[in-house]
Amino acid sequence: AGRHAVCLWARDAAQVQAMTAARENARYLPGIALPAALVVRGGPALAAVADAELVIVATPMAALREQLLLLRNAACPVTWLCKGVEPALAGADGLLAHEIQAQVAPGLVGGVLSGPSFAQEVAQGRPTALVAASPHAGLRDALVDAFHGPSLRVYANEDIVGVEVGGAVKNVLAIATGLADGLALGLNARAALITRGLAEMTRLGLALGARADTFMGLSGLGDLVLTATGDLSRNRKVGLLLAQGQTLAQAVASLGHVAEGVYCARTVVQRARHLGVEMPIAESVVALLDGRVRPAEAVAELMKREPGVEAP
Ligand SMILES: NC(=O)c1ccc[n+]([C@@H]2O[C@H](COP(=O)([O-])OP(=O)(O)OC[C@H]3O[C@@H](n4cnc5c(N)ncnc54)[C@H](O)[C@@H]3O)[C@@H](O)[C@H]2O)c1
Ligand SMILES: O=P(O)(O)OC[C@H](O)CO
Repeated sequence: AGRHAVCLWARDAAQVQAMTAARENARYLPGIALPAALVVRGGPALAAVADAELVIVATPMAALREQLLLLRNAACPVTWLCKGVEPALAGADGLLAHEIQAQVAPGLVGGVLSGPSFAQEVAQGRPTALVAASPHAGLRDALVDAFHGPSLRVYANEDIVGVEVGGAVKNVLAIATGLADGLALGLNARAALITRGLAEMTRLGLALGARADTFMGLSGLGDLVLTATGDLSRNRKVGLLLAQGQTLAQAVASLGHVAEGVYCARTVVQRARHLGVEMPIAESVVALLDGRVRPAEAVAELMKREPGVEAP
Protein backbone atom coordinates (compact mmCIF):
# COMPACT_ATOMS: atom_id res chain seq x y z
CA ALA A 1 0.00 0.00 0.00
CA GLY A 2 3.07 2.23 -0.07
CA ARG A 3 2.95 3.23 3.59
CA HIS A 4 5.84 1.03 4.74
CA ALA A 5 9.34 0.05 3.61
CA VAL A 6 9.02 -3.61 2.56
CA CYS A 7 11.71 -6.27 2.31
CA LEU A 8 11.10 -9.63 0.59
CA TRP A 9 13.40 -12.28 2.08
CA ALA A 10 13.96 -15.57 0.25
CA ARG A 11 15.98 -18.61 1.33
CA ASP A 12 17.19 -19.43 -2.18
CA ALA A 13 20.19 -17.28 -3.21
CA ALA A 14 19.66 -17.95 -6.93
CA GLN A 15 16.04 -16.82 -6.64
CA VAL A 16 17.14 -13.65 -4.81
CA GLN A 17 19.61 -12.90 -7.57
CA ALA A 18 17.04 -13.56 -10.31
CA MET A 19 14.39 -11.35 -8.67
CA THR A 20 16.89 -8.56 -8.04
CA ALA A 21 18.06 -8.60 -11.65
CA ALA A 22 14.68 -8.94 -13.35
CA ARG A 23 12.55 -7.06 -10.77
CA GLU A 24 10.08 -9.89 -11.26
CA ASN A 25 9.34 -13.16 -9.46
CA ALA A 26 9.39 -15.11 -12.73
CA ARG A 27 9.04 -18.50 -11.05
CA TYR A 28 5.94 -17.78 -8.94
CA LEU A 29 4.31 -14.62 -10.35
CA PRO A 30 5.49 -14.19 -13.94
CA GLY A 31 4.57 -10.93 -15.64
CA ILE A 32 4.11 -8.94 -12.41
CA ALA A 33 6.68 -6.16 -11.91
CA LEU A 34 7.96 -5.92 -8.34
CA PRO A 35 7.27 -2.44 -6.90
CA ALA A 36 10.34 -0.20 -7.20
CA ALA A 37 10.48 0.31 -3.42
CA LEU A 38 10.55 -3.42 -2.60
CA VAL A 39 13.96 -4.61 -1.39
CA VAL A 40 14.82 -8.27 -2.14
CA ARG A 41 17.20 -9.93 0.33
CA GLY A 42 18.78 -13.28 1.04
CA GLY A 43 21.28 -14.35 3.70
CA PRO A 44 20.42 -15.16 7.30
CA ALA A 45 16.71 -14.69 7.98
CA LEU A 46 17.22 -13.17 11.41
CA ALA A 47 19.43 -10.40 10.03
CA ALA A 48 16.71 -9.57 7.48
CA VAL A 49 14.06 -9.09 10.17
CA ALA A 50 16.26 -7.34 12.76
CA ASP A 51 14.65 -3.92 12.23
CA ALA A 52 11.24 -5.11 11.07
CA GLU A 53 8.00 -3.87 12.62
CA LEU A 54 6.03 -6.78 11.18
CA VAL A 55 7.03 -10.12 9.64
CA ILE A 56 4.83 -12.05 7.19
CA VAL A 57 5.65 -15.74 6.68
CA ALA A 58 4.51 -16.91 3.23
CA THR A 59 5.61 -20.54 3.14
CA PRO A 60 3.50 -23.69 2.92
CA MET A 61 2.25 -25.11 6.23
CA ALA A 62 5.00 -27.75 6.21
CA ALA A 63 7.64 -25.03 6.73
CA LEU A 64 5.83 -22.97 9.36
CA ARG A 65 7.19 -24.76 12.45
CA GLU A 66 10.76 -24.26 11.22
CA GLN A 67 10.12 -20.57 10.40
CA LEU A 68 8.50 -19.87 13.78
CA LEU A 69 11.37 -21.57 15.59
CA LEU A 70 13.73 -19.28 13.74
CA LEU A 71 11.64 -16.22 14.60
CA ARG A 72 10.75 -17.18 18.17
CA ASN A 73 12.72 -14.33 19.73
CA ALA A 74 11.71 -11.70 17.17
CA ALA A 75 10.85 -8.36 18.74
CA CYS A 76 8.00 -7.67 16.33
CA PRO A 77 4.72 -9.48 15.59
CA VAL A 78 4.69 -12.37 13.10
CA THR A 79 1.82 -13.25 10.77
CA TRP A 80 1.46 -16.32 8.57
CA LEU A 81 -0.46 -16.86 5.32
CA CYS A 82 -0.47 -20.68 5.56
CA LYS A 83 -3.80 -22.45 5.20
CA GLY A 84 -3.63 -26.02 6.42
CA VAL A 85 -2.98 -28.34 9.32
CA GLU A 86 0.41 -29.77 10.12
CA PRO A 87 0.75 -33.52 9.47
CA ALA A 88 0.21 -35.40 12.75
CA LEU A 89 3.35 -36.33 14.68
CA ALA A 90 3.40 -39.80 16.22
CA GLY A 91 0.58 -40.25 18.70
CA ALA A 92 -0.61 -36.63 18.55
CA ASP A 93 -3.16 -34.64 16.55
CA GLY A 94 -1.88 -32.45 13.71
CA LEU A 95 -1.86 -28.80 14.67
CA LEU A 96 -3.30 -25.58 13.27
CA ALA A 97 -0.82 -22.73 12.75
CA HIS A 98 -1.62 -20.86 15.98
CA GLU A 99 -1.24 -24.12 17.91
CA ILE A 100 2.24 -24.63 16.44
CA GLN A 101 3.11 -21.08 17.48
CA ALA A 102 1.89 -21.75 21.04
CA GLN A 103 4.16 -24.79 21.11
CA VAL A 104 7.37 -23.44 19.59
CA ALA A 105 7.19 -19.65 20.03
CA PRO A 106 4.75 -18.91 22.85
CA GLY A 107 6.20 -15.46 23.49
CA LEU A 108 5.58 -14.28 19.95
CA VAL A 109 2.66 -11.98 19.08
CA GLY A 110 1.16 -14.03 16.23
CA GLY A 111 -1.72 -13.97 13.78
CA VAL A 112 -2.96 -15.05 10.38
CA LEU A 113 -3.99 -13.25 7.21
CA SER A 114 -6.55 -15.36 5.36
CA GLY A 115 -9.63 -15.22 3.14
CA PRO A 116 -10.46 -15.66 -0.56
CA SER A 117 -7.31 -14.55 -2.34
CA PHE A 118 -5.59 -16.10 -5.33
CA ALA A 119 -2.08 -14.62 -5.14
CA GLN A 120 -2.08 -13.89 -8.85
CA GLU A 121 -5.15 -11.62 -8.59
CA VAL A 122 -3.83 -9.86 -5.47
CA ALA A 123 -0.56 -9.17 -7.32
CA GLN A 124 -2.49 -7.78 -10.28
CA GLY A 125 -4.21 -5.32 -7.95
CA ARG A 126 -7.64 -6.87 -8.48
CA PRO A 127 -10.20 -6.19 -5.71
CA THR A 128 -9.77 -8.63 -2.83
CA ALA A 129 -11.09 -8.84 0.76
CA LEU A 130 -9.10 -10.54 3.51
CA VAL A 131 -9.44 -11.25 7.19
CA ALA A 132 -6.73 -10.54 9.78
CA ALA A 133 -7.14 -12.82 12.79
CA SER A 134 -5.25 -12.76 16.05
CA PRO A 135 -6.03 -12.75 19.74
CA HIS A 136 -3.90 -9.57 19.89
CA ALA A 137 -5.83 -6.41 19.02
CA GLY A 138 -2.59 -4.54 18.30
CA LEU A 139 -1.60 -7.04 15.61
CA ARG A 140 -5.06 -6.99 14.02
CA ASP A 141 -4.78 -3.19 13.81
CA ALA A 142 -1.23 -3.39 12.44
CA LEU A 143 -2.33 -5.77 9.67
CA VAL A 144 -5.24 -3.56 8.66
CA ASP A 145 -2.89 -0.55 8.70
CA ALA A 146 -0.26 -2.33 6.59
CA PHE A 147 -2.47 -3.99 3.98
CA HIS A 148 -5.80 -2.16 3.71
CA GLY A 149 -5.87 -0.06 0.53
CA PRO A 150 -7.74 0.75 -2.67
CA SER A 151 -7.67 -2.82 -3.99
CA LEU A 152 -7.44 -4.75 -0.71
CA ARG A 153 -9.98 -4.62 2.12
CA VAL A 154 -8.86 -6.16 5.39
CA TYR A 155 -11.39 -7.05 8.07
CA ALA A 156 -10.28 -7.86 11.62
CA ASN A 157 -11.47 -10.99 13.47
CA GLU A 158 -10.58 -12.20 16.98
CA ASP A 159 -11.49 -15.81 16.16
CA ILE A 160 -8.19 -17.25 14.96
CA VAL A 161 -9.43 -20.84 15.50
CA GLY A 162 -12.39 -20.34 13.14
CA VAL A 163 -10.32 -18.48 10.55
CA GLU A 164 -7.64 -21.20 10.49
CA VAL A 165 -10.14 -24.09 10.39
CA GLY A 166 -11.88 -22.43 7.41
CA GLY A 167 -8.58 -21.90 5.59
CA ALA A 168 -7.56 -25.54 6.06
CA VAL A 169 -10.83 -27.37 5.42
CA LYS A 170 -11.74 -25.45 2.27
CA ASN A 171 -8.66 -26.95 0.60
CA VAL A 172 -9.92 -30.48 1.24
CA LEU A 173 -13.41 -29.58 0.00
CA ALA A 174 -12.00 -27.98 -3.17
CA ILE A 175 -10.45 -31.34 -4.08
CA ALA A 176 -13.97 -32.81 -3.79
CA THR A 177 -15.61 -30.17 -6.01
CA GLY A 178 -12.75 -30.47 -8.53
CA LEU A 179 -13.41 -34.19 -8.63
CA ALA A 180 -17.16 -33.71 -9.09
CA ASP A 181 -16.64 -31.16 -11.87
CA GLY A 182 -14.01 -33.37 -13.51
CA LEU A 183 -16.55 -36.20 -13.55
CA ALA A 184 -19.12 -33.77 -15.05
CA LEU A 185 -21.58 -34.45 -12.23
CA GLY A 186 -23.20 -31.05 -12.74
CA LEU A 187 -23.84 -27.80 -10.94
CA ASN A 188 -26.32 -29.30 -8.48
CA ALA A 189 -23.64 -31.64 -7.19
CA ARG A 190 -21.14 -28.83 -6.83
CA ALA A 191 -23.60 -26.68 -4.84
CA ALA A 192 -24.40 -29.67 -2.63
CA LEU A 193 -20.73 -30.34 -1.92
CA ILE A 194 -20.05 -26.70 -1.08
CA THR A 195 -23.05 -26.42 1.24
CA ARG A 196 -22.60 -29.73 3.02
CA GLY A 197 -18.87 -29.08 3.10
CA LEU A 198 -19.52 -25.80 4.87
CA ALA A 199 -21.55 -27.75 7.45
CA GLU A 200 -18.57 -30.12 7.99
CA MET A 201 -16.15 -27.21 8.34
CA THR A 202 -18.46 -25.49 10.83
CA ARG A 203 -18.95 -28.64 12.94
CA LEU A 204 -15.20 -29.16 13.24
CA GLY A 205 -14.62 -25.49 14.02
CA LEU A 206 -17.26 -25.42 16.76
CA ALA A 207 -15.75 -28.54 18.34
CA LEU A 208 -12.38 -26.76 18.43
CA GLY A 209 -13.85 -23.65 20.07
CA ALA A 210 -14.47 -21.42 17.03
CA ARG A 211 -17.42 -19.05 16.62
CA ALA A 212 -20.18 -20.15 14.22
CA ASP A 213 -20.42 -16.78 12.46
CA THR A 214 -16.76 -16.93 11.36
CA PHE A 215 -17.74 -19.70 8.92
CA MET A 216 -20.20 -17.34 7.19
CA GLY A 217 -17.36 -14.88 6.63
CA LEU A 218 -14.42 -14.43 4.25
CA SER A 219 -12.25 -17.23 5.63
CA GLY A 220 -15.17 -19.69 5.71
CA LEU A 221 -17.85 -19.49 3.04
CA GLY A 222 -15.86 -16.87 1.09
CA ASP A 223 -12.70 -18.90 0.66
CA LEU A 224 -14.66 -22.13 0.19
CA VAL A 225 -16.62 -20.66 -2.74
CA LEU A 226 -13.46 -19.24 -4.31
CA THR A 227 -11.34 -22.35 -3.97
CA ALA A 228 -14.09 -24.85 -4.79
CA THR A 229 -15.14 -23.04 -7.98
CA GLY A 230 -12.11 -21.00 -9.13
CA ASP A 231 -9.89 -22.63 -11.72
CA LEU A 232 -6.81 -20.86 -10.31
CA SER A 233 -7.05 -23.17 -7.29
CA ARG A 234 -4.36 -25.84 -6.99
CA ASN A 235 -6.56 -27.93 -4.72
CA ARG A 236 -9.47 -27.88 -7.16
CA LYS A 237 -7.01 -28.77 -9.90
CA VAL A 238 -5.91 -31.89 -8.00
CA GLY A 239 -9.55 -33.07 -7.98
CA LEU A 240 -9.95 -32.31 -11.68
CA LEU A 241 -6.76 -34.22 -12.56
CA LEU A 242 -7.70 -37.24 -10.42
CA ALA A 243 -11.06 -37.33 -12.21
CA GLN A 244 -9.16 -37.48 -15.51
CA GLY A 245 -7.38 -40.61 -14.30
CA GLN A 246 -4.07 -39.11 -13.22
CA THR A 247 -2.40 -40.59 -10.15
CA LEU A 248 -2.00 -38.36 -7.09
CA ALA A 249 1.75 -38.19 -7.72
CA GLN A 250 1.19 -37.03 -11.30
CA ALA A 251 -1.40 -34.45 -10.25
CA VAL A 252 0.81 -33.00 -7.50
CA ALA A 253 3.89 -32.94 -9.74
CA SER A 254 2.07 -30.92 -12.39
CA LEU A 255 1.22 -28.04 -9.99
CA GLY A 256 4.61 -26.53 -9.14
CA HIS A 257 3.01 -25.11 -5.97
CA VAL A 258 1.68 -26.65 -2.80
CA ALA A 259 -1.92 -28.00 -2.71
CA GLU A 260 -2.41 -27.97 1.06
CA GLY A 261 -5.54 -30.13 0.93
CA VAL A 262 -3.46 -33.10 -0.20
CA TYR A 263 -1.29 -32.80 2.92
CA CYS A 264 -3.91 -31.86 5.52
CA ALA A 265 -6.93 -33.99 4.53
CA ARG A 266 -5.84 -36.95 6.68
CA THR A 267 -5.03 -34.76 9.65
CA VAL A 268 -8.35 -32.93 9.40
CA VAL A 269 -10.24 -36.22 9.35
CA GLN A 270 -8.17 -37.66 12.19
CA ARG A 271 -8.85 -34.61 14.38
CA ALA A 272 -12.54 -34.75 13.54
CA ARG A 273 -12.71 -38.43 14.49
CA HIS A 274 -11.03 -37.77 17.84
CA LEU A 275 -13.60 -35.06 18.52
CA GLY A 276 -16.53 -37.22 17.39
CA VAL A 277 -17.26 -34.87 14.47
CA GLU A 278 -18.69 -36.36 11.27
CA MET A 279 -16.97 -35.21 8.05
CA PRO A 280 -18.14 -37.58 5.29
CA ILE A 281 -16.96 -35.44 2.36
CA ALA A 282 -13.49 -35.02 3.85
CA GLU A 283 -13.44 -38.78 4.63
CA SER A 284 -14.18 -39.51 0.96
CA VAL A 285 -11.37 -37.20 -0.14
CA VAL A 286 -8.95 -39.08 2.14
CA ALA A 287 -10.11 -42.45 0.78
CA LEU A 288 -9.48 -41.12 -2.72
CA LEU A 289 -6.06 -39.66 -1.91
CA ASP A 290 -5.05 -42.91 -0.19
CA GLY A 291 -6.08 -44.85 -3.30
CA ARG A 292 -8.70 -46.85 -1.39
CA VAL A 293 -11.49 -45.77 -3.80
CA ARG A 294 -11.58 -44.61 -7.38
CA PRO A 295 -13.09 -41.20 -8.29
CA ALA A 296 -16.55 -42.49 -9.22
CA GLU A 297 -16.67 -44.72 -6.11
CA ALA A 298 -15.93 -41.75 -3.82
CA VAL A 299 -19.01 -39.98 -5.14
CA ALA A 300 -21.16 -43.12 -4.99
CA GLU A 301 -20.21 -43.62 -1.32
CA LEU A 302 -21.44 -40.11 -0.49
CA MET A 303 -24.74 -40.62 -2.30
CA LYS A 304 -25.34 -43.95 -0.52
CA ARG A 305 -25.34 -42.33 2.93
CA GLU A 306 -28.46 -42.60 5.08
CA PRO A 307 -30.92 -39.68 4.81
CA GLY A 308 -30.38 -37.02 7.47
CA VAL A 309 -31.67 -33.69 8.77
CA GLU A 310 -30.18 -30.55 7.30
CA ALA A 311 -29.05 -28.80 10.51
CA PRO A 312 -25.24 -28.80 10.73
N1 LIG B 1 -0.96 -18.98 -3.69
C1 LIG B 1 -2.11 -18.49 -3.26
O1 LIG B 1 -2.95 -18.03 -4.05
C2 LIG B 1 -2.39 -18.47 -1.78
C3 LIG B 1 -3.35 -17.58 -1.30
C4 LIG B 1 -3.60 -17.53 0.05
C5 LIG B 1 -2.95 -18.41 0.92
N2 LIG B 1 -2.05 -19.28 0.41
C6 LIG B 1 -1.37 -20.16 1.37
O2 LIG B 1 -0.05 -19.70 1.53
C7 LIG B 1 0.84 -20.81 1.73
C8 LIG B 1 1.93 -20.78 0.68
O3 LIG B 1 1.29 -20.96 -0.59
P1 LIG B 1 2.08 -20.70 -1.95
O4 LIG B 1 1.08 -20.82 -3.04
O5 LIG B 1 2.83 -19.43 -1.87
O6 LIG B 1 3.03 -21.98 -1.93
P2 LIG B 1 4.30 -22.32 -2.82
O7 LIG B 1 4.34 -23.79 -2.97
O8 LIG B 1 4.28 -21.47 -4.04
O9 LIG B 1 5.54 -21.91 -1.85
C9 LIG B 1 5.71 -20.61 -1.33
C10 LIG B 1 7.14 -20.35 -0.98
O10 LIG B 1 7.56 -21.13 0.14
C11 LIG B 1 8.84 -21.63 -0.11
N3 LIG B 1 9.04 -22.87 0.68
C12 LIG B 1 8.56 -24.10 0.40
N4 LIG B 1 8.99 -24.98 1.34
C13 LIG B 1 9.76 -24.28 2.20
C14 LIG B 1 10.50 -24.61 3.36
N5 LIG B 1 10.52 -25.87 3.82
N6 LIG B 1 11.17 -23.63 4.01
C15 LIG B 1 11.14 -22.37 3.56
N7 LIG B 1 10.45 -21.99 2.45
C16 LIG B 1 9.78 -22.93 1.79
C17 LIG B 1 8.85 -21.88 -1.61
O11 LIG B 1 10.18 -21.93 -2.08
C18 LIG B 1 8.12 -20.66 -2.12
O12 LIG B 1 8.98 -19.57 -2.26
C19 LIG B 1 -0.03 -22.08 1.65
O13 LIG B 1 -0.35 -22.52 2.95
C20 LIG B 1 -1.27 -21.61 0.91
O14 LIG B 1 -2.42 -22.34 1.29
C21 LIG B 1 -1.74 -19.32 -0.90
O1 LIG C 1 -4.68 -22.53 -4.98
P1 LIG C 1 -5.25 -22.97 -3.65
O2 LIG C 1 -6.25 -24.05 -3.80
O3 LIG C 1 -4.17 -23.26 -2.66
O4 LIG C 1 -6.05 -21.70 -3.07
C1 LIG C 1 -5.38 -20.48 -2.94
C2 LIG C 1 -6.02 -19.60 -1.90
O5 LIG C 1 -6.01 -20.22 -0.65
C3 LIG C 1 -7.43 -19.16 -2.24
O6 LIG C 1 -7.88 -18.28 -1.24
